Amino acid sequence: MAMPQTDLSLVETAGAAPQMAVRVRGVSKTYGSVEALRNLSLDFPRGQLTSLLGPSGCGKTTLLKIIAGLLEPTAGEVEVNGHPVTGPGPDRAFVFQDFALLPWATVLRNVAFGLELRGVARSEREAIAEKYIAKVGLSGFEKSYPHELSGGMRQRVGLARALAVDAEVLLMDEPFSAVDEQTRRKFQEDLLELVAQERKTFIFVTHSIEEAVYVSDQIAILLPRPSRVSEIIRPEGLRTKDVANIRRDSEYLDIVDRIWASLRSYVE
Ligand SMILES: Nc1ncnc2c1ncn2[C@@H]1O[C@H](COP(=O)(O)OP(=O)(O)OP(=O)(O)O)[C@@H](O)[C@H]1O
Repeated sequence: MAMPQTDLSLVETAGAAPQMAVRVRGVSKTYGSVEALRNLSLDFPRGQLTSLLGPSGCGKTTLLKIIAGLLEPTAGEVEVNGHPVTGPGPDRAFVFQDFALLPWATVLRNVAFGLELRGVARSEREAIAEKYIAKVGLSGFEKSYPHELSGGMRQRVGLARALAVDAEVLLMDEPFSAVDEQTRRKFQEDLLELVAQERKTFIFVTHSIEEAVYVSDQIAILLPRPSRVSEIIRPEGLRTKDVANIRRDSEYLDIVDRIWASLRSYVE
């Protein structure tokens, strides 16, 4: 299940098409005197969900922003489908922690907004937006404004917007951190369904060990000082199980325990 960072045999043998949607190679990032990432390499298999899990401040958001092209690494490079990242691009969409919705626009306009920026005609972009509004469970709220929605619903609007632009890589920065536990569990179930249906590459930052084990095909554990990938875990057996039973599955419980054993010494 666990494998050294350089052993990609499990994912490279799966087929002839390029298996890695995103490759991060030797990336370092320093902010002034703060070394956020040092020589970090990590591959993200196409069509799968990879979680970045680690203690606060270990550089998860920094790595996500570098992949998004919002932040330049101090050293190293990121490739998306074999092309070096030099800035933001239509192949990647960011679902922000703090929603980043337009407060003056309806749900429909918010979801269609990325398409509007790309010059897609109104009728076409609204039809696409409707489809994804339904997919994230918000049908009937098209005409609502963000302040009329709960935090969880706003989060779904952000997700629908990212899906509507049809980016191949979805970057999610703790998307469920601001919602209550029940809503979070429902989101996690929905996310598993989306990963299966949409065949996109999801890169998912979370603080929660349980959440990472529940939703991920691959979990990269990041440790600080210096920031690095310490371990890659693939909970493969869980992905074929009924979502209703995962949380009491012995493989799930074992992986959660193992990750906690790795991380506990870093929690102050
Ligand atoms: N703009 C910035 N200027 C200076 N230091 C920064 C900046 N952004 C992040 N850092 C520092 O870089 C390190 C990594 O930060 P980052 O936000 O990537 O970590 P994280 O793992 O996402 O944290 P958290 O889980 O708390 O969100 C931290 O020590 C942080 O203080």
